[in-house]
Amino acid sequence: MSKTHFGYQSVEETEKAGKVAEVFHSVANKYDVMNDLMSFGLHRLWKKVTIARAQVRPGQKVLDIAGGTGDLAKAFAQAAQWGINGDAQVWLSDINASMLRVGRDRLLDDGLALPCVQFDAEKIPFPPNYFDAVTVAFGLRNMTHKDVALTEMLRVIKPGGRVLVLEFSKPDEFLQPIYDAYSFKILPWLGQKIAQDAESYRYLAESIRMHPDAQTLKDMMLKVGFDEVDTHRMTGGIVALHIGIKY
Ligand SMILES: C[S@@+](CC[C@H](N)C(=O)[O-])C[C@H]1O[C@@H](n2cnc3c(N)ncnc32)[C@H](O)[C@@H]1O
Repeated sequence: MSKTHFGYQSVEETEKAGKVAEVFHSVANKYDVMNDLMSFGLHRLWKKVTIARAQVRPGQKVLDIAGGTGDLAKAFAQAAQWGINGDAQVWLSDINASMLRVGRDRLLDDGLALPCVQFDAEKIPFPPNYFDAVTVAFGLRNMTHKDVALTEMLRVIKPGGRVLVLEFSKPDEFLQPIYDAYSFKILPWLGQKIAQDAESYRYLAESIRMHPDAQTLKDMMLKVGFDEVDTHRMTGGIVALHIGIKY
């Protein structure tokens, strides 16, 4: 059997999705407050850049993968004029029912009854060439076979469409010591205080370290068949946005 990583642990490939699911079932209810606290609100800025670069226009079709509590889907509903323009479609999706439930309820509170669909990004239940834009924010690093998930995202965008991958990355050298201290000491402590779950936030820090750096991810996207990939490192490389284009 093939092995993969779950944070710093080596696990059977078949075990990883279940372990990731436990993390997100556990944190779903405190996910949004923890996101704001952990990133000092910066995740909102990183998502704003992603939303702007998605260039969604009225009437377009958009899929947010690993969409969790729905930040991106909500913004895309406005950009696509969902509910006003009859052609617009905005789908919130996630593999995890607890995250999707929190996302669906948040959207409903904002008056947005968007379609919410539960699936694994390694098997996207949509036909080829369907979406104008597909996004995945802070989700790719949790996937067992990243190349398979990226191939699926490429398959479902139209020619001329784009896949936007927002993910933690490798920060500049000078930030590394403070970033390490913050991730391995403060994050688990905050996780324990707010979500009564230090372990899930230790996994977060470890999974970030195991994720490919910006150049490696770009190479992976080109290898699975994207015709062009633009990379934007943000906040000293703490996160990177990759935009893959299909001609
Ligand atoms: C850190 S959250 C990100 C949520 C949201 N996109 C955001 O930026 O706030 C990661 C999400 O990825 C989802 N996920 C993990 N593995 C997945 C997979 N194989 N397919 C789809 N979603 C997955 C998790 O359930 C979780 O909701």
